[in-house]
Amino acid sequence: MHPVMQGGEALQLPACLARRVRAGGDGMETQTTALMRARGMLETHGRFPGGALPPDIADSWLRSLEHGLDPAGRPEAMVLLPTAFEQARERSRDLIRFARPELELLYDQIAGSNFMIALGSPEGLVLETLSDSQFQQSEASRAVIAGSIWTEAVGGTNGMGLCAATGRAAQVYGGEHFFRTHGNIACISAPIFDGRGGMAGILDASSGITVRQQHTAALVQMSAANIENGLIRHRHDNRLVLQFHPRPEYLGTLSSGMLVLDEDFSVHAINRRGALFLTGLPTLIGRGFPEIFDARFEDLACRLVRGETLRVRDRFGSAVSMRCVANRAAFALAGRHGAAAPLAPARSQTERNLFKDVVVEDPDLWRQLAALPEAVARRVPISIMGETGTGKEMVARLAHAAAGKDRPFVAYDARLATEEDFARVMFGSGPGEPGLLARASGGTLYLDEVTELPPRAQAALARVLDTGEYRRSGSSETVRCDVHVVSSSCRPFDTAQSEGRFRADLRHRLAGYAINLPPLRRRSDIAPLARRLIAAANPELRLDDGALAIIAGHDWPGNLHELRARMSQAALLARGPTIGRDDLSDLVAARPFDDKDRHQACAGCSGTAWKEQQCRGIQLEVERSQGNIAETARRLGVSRTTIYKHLGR
Ligand SMILES: Nc1ncnc2c1ncn2[C@@H]1O[C@H](COP(=O)(O)OP(=O)(O)OP(=O)(O)O)[C@@H](O)[C@H]1O
Repeated sequence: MHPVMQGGEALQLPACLARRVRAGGDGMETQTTALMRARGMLETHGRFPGGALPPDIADSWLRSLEHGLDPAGRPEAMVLLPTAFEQARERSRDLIRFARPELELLYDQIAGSNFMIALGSPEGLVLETLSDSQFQQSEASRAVIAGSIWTEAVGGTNGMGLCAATGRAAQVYGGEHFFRTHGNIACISAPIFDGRGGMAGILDASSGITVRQQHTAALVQMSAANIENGLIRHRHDNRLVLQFHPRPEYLGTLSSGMLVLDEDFSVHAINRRGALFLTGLPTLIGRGFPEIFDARFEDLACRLVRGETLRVRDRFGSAVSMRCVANRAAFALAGRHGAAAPLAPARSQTERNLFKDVVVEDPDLWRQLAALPEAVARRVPISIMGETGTGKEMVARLAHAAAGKDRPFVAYDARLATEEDFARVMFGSGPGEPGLLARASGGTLYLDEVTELPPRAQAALARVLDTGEYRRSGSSETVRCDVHVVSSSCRPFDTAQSEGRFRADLRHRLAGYAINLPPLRRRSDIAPLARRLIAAANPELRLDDGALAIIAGHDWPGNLHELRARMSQAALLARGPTIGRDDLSDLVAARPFDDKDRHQACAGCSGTAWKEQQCRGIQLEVERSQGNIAETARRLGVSRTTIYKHLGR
């Protein structure tokens, strides 16, 4: 058994779950004399002089000694067996989902070479890694692999282990590592908090040992804070989430405080930034809103859920601007307060986007979305078509929110379905293992890429939608199905049907109110979208007309995913408050359409003009990056699987 820390408690990891492998490599280069002396004593006498090391490192060396590790020996690396690793990944599924784009962005930002980015669980288990080709050749890269355990008990003093043990950001350089063999590496780690006083994960950047890299440390902490904010929003879709900041223009950025409220308007969770703004008020979790702010939430609720930004004073008299994040709970409360549904047809240009996180200023798109609340109220199935990244899931969530009920939203990616397990996943296999239909009961079931369902699964789903009833696997009892179905597909339903891949009966049951999301290159509100995304990355920045012209001239095959990724990158590289044509020209390379005609659209996209155009655009990007799929996926802000799909692999 090996101890692994979890939430402050020692968790015993059964030895059978892990295999031991040897980690190798030697080196001990960049060190100060004091550190060298301390190391010498550590290795020869098993003790060292206090004061020679940063206090966190000295404490960690002591703990490593207590774990019985030998600093001059070779560390025994532990790697979870595949089943246990899969279980661990499953437990951190939403962390991985939110962290992945951040890992890729961080990878782009860390200049130079010979480095690796790793995402760890709160206990110090490596869940994902991303490394450049030079680092991949190193011993360290062979040791820091997905599934490896880097607690202090196993790896001695190291960035991830130290961060797991203390809950604080950690920097461990060369000889500060407990094991001599880790002397060639520099690790910079930052905790990702869960908003409730615990840790959700650890972000780590490791590289060959050079000088202390404060710039990298700042980037790692920023990325960790970004992941934390994304997780808090995602995990609390059914609770009110407030953003606040002393300066209104910072709302919605990385620097905003986030406060999650329970049903009685007491604090359920708060992000690190929010806790910093409210320093001085002890134990914020569980406190009532009026104990923190000079107002009752009930008196502000109506205006906040209508999308207004309010000025509120905290109990120390400092004023903050506050607004409510547009999520399921906000829509539900807006309904109870009799607020006009946020998507109801607008009376004026300014009234129309009450909820600030969603930009819909394109008149055609607006017309389609304006009828959404009506379709939801009548429980008409909703189908959403659009290229990757056009906002299909966002619209599905808006449809769900428009229902104004505190009920579940359950999403299912039909690309993952297999004939064998579809029935178990969808219908469940007993009271202890409810299927998706039971989990979504009373709420919304979102079927993403529904045309990709295997044939027998399509038949089973069509039957349920027809009869409104289903049976769990292995049971004869009939269960009534009470879900509002929203489906989406990149491939238009009629194309999928004419290819013989989509059953007509299922198509007709799902089509209902059909929304066609335009690709970004056809949207007339691309400029406000770009402005919103750049302001979200950094509110001090603006795009000038030259920059907007470049954006308008690009064909955006990755749509909003790509625009978001490019704007975040432009914000990080900005040399002043205004981003101009020159700043964007390298990031957003113009792509004349005829350049793409050399490429053949993949089988899945052939036959539909806009799908072909997007597909050829993606293939062209792959060519530009000389076949580097990871880089293309990063540039376009889409997953690697999407790229492979368009390459027909
Ligand atoms: N109208 C909008 N205003 C601002 N941001 C938006 C809008 N619509 C979508 N987004 C953002 O754009 C990104 C892509 O949206 P979403 O994931 O809903 O697209 P999708 O079509 O479901 O993508 P995929 O096909 O890859 O699953 C998300 O980050 C989403 O928050």
